[in-house]
Amino acid sequence: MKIIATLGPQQSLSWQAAVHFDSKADVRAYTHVKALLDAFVRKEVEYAVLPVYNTREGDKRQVFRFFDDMKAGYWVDNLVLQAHQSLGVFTETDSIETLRMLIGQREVFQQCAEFIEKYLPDITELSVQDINQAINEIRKGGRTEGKAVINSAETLRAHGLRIIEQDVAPHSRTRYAVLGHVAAPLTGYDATALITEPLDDRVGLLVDILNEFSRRGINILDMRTENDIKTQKLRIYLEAEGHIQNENLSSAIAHLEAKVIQQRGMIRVLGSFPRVDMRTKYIKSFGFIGTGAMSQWFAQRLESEGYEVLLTGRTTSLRPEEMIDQVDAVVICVPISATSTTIRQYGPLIRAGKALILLAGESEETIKTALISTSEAVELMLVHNLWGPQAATMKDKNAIVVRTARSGVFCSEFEAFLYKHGAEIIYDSPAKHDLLMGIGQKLPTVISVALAMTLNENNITSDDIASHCTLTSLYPILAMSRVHSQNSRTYAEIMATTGDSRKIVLDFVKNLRHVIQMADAAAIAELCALIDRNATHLSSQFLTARMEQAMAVDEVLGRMI
Ligand SMILES: NC(=O)C1=CN([C@@H]2O[C@H](COP(=O)(O)OP(=O)(O)OC[C@H]3O[C@@H](n4cnc5c(N)ncnc54)[C@H](O)[C@@H]3O)[C@@H](O)[C@H]2O)C=CC1
Ligand SMILES: O=C(O)C(=O)Cc1ccc(O)cc1
Repeated sequence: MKIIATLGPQQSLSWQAAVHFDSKADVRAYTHVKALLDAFVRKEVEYAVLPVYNTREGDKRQVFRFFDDMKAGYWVDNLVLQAHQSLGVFTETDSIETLRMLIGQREVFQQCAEFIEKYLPDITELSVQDINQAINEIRKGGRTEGKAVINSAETLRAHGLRIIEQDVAPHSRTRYAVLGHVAAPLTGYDATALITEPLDDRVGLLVDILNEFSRRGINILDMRTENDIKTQKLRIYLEAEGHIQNENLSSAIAHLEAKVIQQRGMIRVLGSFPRVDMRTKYIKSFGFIGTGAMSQWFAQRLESEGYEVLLTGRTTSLRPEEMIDQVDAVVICVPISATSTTIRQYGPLIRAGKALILLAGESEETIKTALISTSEAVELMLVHNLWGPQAATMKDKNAIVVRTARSGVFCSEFEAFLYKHGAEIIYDSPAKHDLLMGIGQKLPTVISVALAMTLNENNITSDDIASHCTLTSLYPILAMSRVHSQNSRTYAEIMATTGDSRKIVLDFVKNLRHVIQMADAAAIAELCALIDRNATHLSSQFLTARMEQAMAVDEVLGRMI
């Protein structure tokens, strides 16, 4: 039989956590952490279950000492238990006003601090290790008036106490670490905990450590620092997303030791385990319609956030209409020109209380179609990510979010996912998105394609381009090259967008004709005046900043032409 060591007494929250972990195991209750960990290290028990964090108390003070005493083994799993603390009295007559003494465990007092400060500010607190023993002794002593016990309602009832207040510390959840002798395998939704030895002072050490994770797009779930009792040097506890078997994480840790801390043996990996979510999540599953490059890109990242993801398309065996009933949020991610038809086809099948998220490069028409094709109780939002499927991360990349009056908690959760991974979120109205994507995407794509056509018609070779390119003309050449070296369908779809992006291209054509006329007429003074008027509109502030950037680009690219 599996033996699990935990903190007693029987029925304590730790004991319940151990039973949760394995209800068939032999759970042994220890009074002190030290004795428990000694038994674990001597392999007298297979697992140890210990509280490490409470949402109201914060970190359990001894967390660093825990791990110092854990001389062998791994942190392999976690449990999160809700603690419902109630207030019980011994007599029929006592009420909140008549109480003089409160009996409870130290950590329970900490969890209930807010309630005690508000309703029992002058009460005497008696902190006990074993609540069962304490209740029995008070009963035996016979002086029960004015005394109350804080503990779970079950324990209070089991002792025949009368509950006068329920759930005095709402949202109190405790996280328990499960320690084992064999490292936990990779699940794809993991986290890794590590602690450092006391570190020597070094300017920027903390920033450099954090930067190493940020640079690799690794999210940090928890970080605490403490001064080592004896040396008063800094110690760091850190929990990051990923498994130690993931190359990205293991090389980050190796780099930290070798290049940042520059001393061997300063980082101890406590273990990797399935990630625990102390944060509230509403969405369990996403279902994609469209199995293309962007769907796969998002699906992979949502899966590593712990979401269940179903991908459906025109040829998948799971049909979109079957999938829609199985998920919380439907994501439509098909070519822009197919988006409205897809919304009309599947939108009506989405039930109230769910969400429709459009991942598309066109906003006004698609949102209008979605608003009329779905129930009013379906959440709705559009996201246009301004990066392609070849991007490694979304860190510092722009994501346009078009919320609607029907964007609720599900939509916010998807937005939080973008934010978490470092995307720069920009909020637009549907029309503003389309107008500005005319400038940001449609027009430069149209120009790039027309430029390549012109090179072709005039038999201009790549060597001719290179030998006659100036620092200024390099930019349209680069844009043209980007457009012509990626998926042609993506750019064809961008050029075919409707809405206000069309106005931008049409105005451009009108202005192009006008400029050509002035140029053909050699109207130098008028052309100069036009450039000056444009510069005033662009503003000297904008121009100075962009010119500075351009000169930085010159530094790199100038050498290549
Ligand atoms: N590829 C990119 O660089 C970016 C794409 N996007 C947006 O992502 C969305 C999807 O684009 P990608 O994944 O790149 O396209 P893709 O061409 O890689 O995939 C599109 C998917 O839709 C399916 N599909 C094609 N025609 C369809 C139709 N008539 N009905 C139903 N399904 C159809 C295809 O079979 C494929 O599974 C677009 O709205 C685009 O604006 C956004 C940012 C960047
Ligand atoms: O055009 C680019 O350079 C890209 O980075 C890819 C891209 C393609 C389509 C979009 O809707 C948004 C971005």
